[in-house]
Amino acid sequence: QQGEVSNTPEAHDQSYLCPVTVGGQTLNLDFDTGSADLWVYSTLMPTSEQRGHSVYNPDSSSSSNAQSDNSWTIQYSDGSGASGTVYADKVVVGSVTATSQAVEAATSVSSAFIKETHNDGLLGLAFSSINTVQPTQQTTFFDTVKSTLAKPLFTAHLKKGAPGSYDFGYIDTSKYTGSITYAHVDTSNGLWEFTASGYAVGSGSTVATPYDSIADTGTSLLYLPTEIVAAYYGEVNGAMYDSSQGGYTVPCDSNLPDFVAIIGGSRHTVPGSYINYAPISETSCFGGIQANDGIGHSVFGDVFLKSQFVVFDGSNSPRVGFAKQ
Ligand SMILES: O[C@H]1CN[C@@H](c2nc(-c3ccc(C(F)(F)F)cc3)no2)C1
Repeated sequence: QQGEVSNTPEAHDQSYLCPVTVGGQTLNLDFDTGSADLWVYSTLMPTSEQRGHSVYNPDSSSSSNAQSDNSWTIQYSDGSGASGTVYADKVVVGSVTATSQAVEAATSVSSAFIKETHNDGLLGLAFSSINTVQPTQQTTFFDTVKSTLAKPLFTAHLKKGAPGSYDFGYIDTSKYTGSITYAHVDTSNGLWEFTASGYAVGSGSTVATPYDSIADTGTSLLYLPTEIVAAYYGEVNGAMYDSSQGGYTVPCDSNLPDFVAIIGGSRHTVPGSYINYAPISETSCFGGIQANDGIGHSVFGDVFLKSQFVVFDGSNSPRVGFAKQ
């Protein structure tokens, strides 16, 4: 099988949500290549916490089966999280169907989620080795359907301020220009982890330096090593590290330089305009590139990914591919 599902950006492209049917009920989920749990808002949550969201009601699904011995709890890198119990149910993404997918029904979600009223849960697309269900670890939607897909891969086509798509099982050559360059993926941390080999700022010369990175659709910004971030904002008049904002800010009227990442031996360019992320005040804007301090690797989040067509190849030799949109 193969199929395509649309994604729609939230404000500032902070996240991208996709319609998914779970037991015949449609919810809008945040597809996250940085985690491996498919969890949903549910009728098991306090009614007040359900308000404003679409929720999964396992009792009204004719295909749900409770996995009563299993539970889950997940923490995201921003400190938000959720926890709950587990059902097996039919999950459909585009036209791709998992007849029996672990659906992690939330009984509790952190406050940060409650106010994201368009977000009804997450669909993890990292490797199943980091799924949090205990005592019996479960597979991601991609791993559940992988053997039934025409090709064992999915692609991400995120756009700046406009709907895009995720495709499962095939590469749509109309969604990119030029060629796709691939980088080997190290799956030992359960992530789409690869090594970028250099960078350039604007029309500056390429700096060859390897940096361990992940492709993470669930992260909004581009997090890079501190020396690369300093080199970037060193080219921006009025850029500053503002500890009260927790990162670099730029004057909103800046003409920002492009950022080029060298991956798979090719140049992959983020337009400077993508790096003016969101207004903080009348004149100050938050930078889309920030330091990866404390994360342990660089994170190629949506600020970068929305400039590329990205292939997540789950074959026996996993790899990530990037092409210009
Ligand atoms: O953990 C890493 C795995 N991928 C990144 C990720 N972070 C979230 C997230 C989504 C929504 C929210 C909230 F709604 F604002 F609460 C918070 C975090 N989703 O993927 C980071």
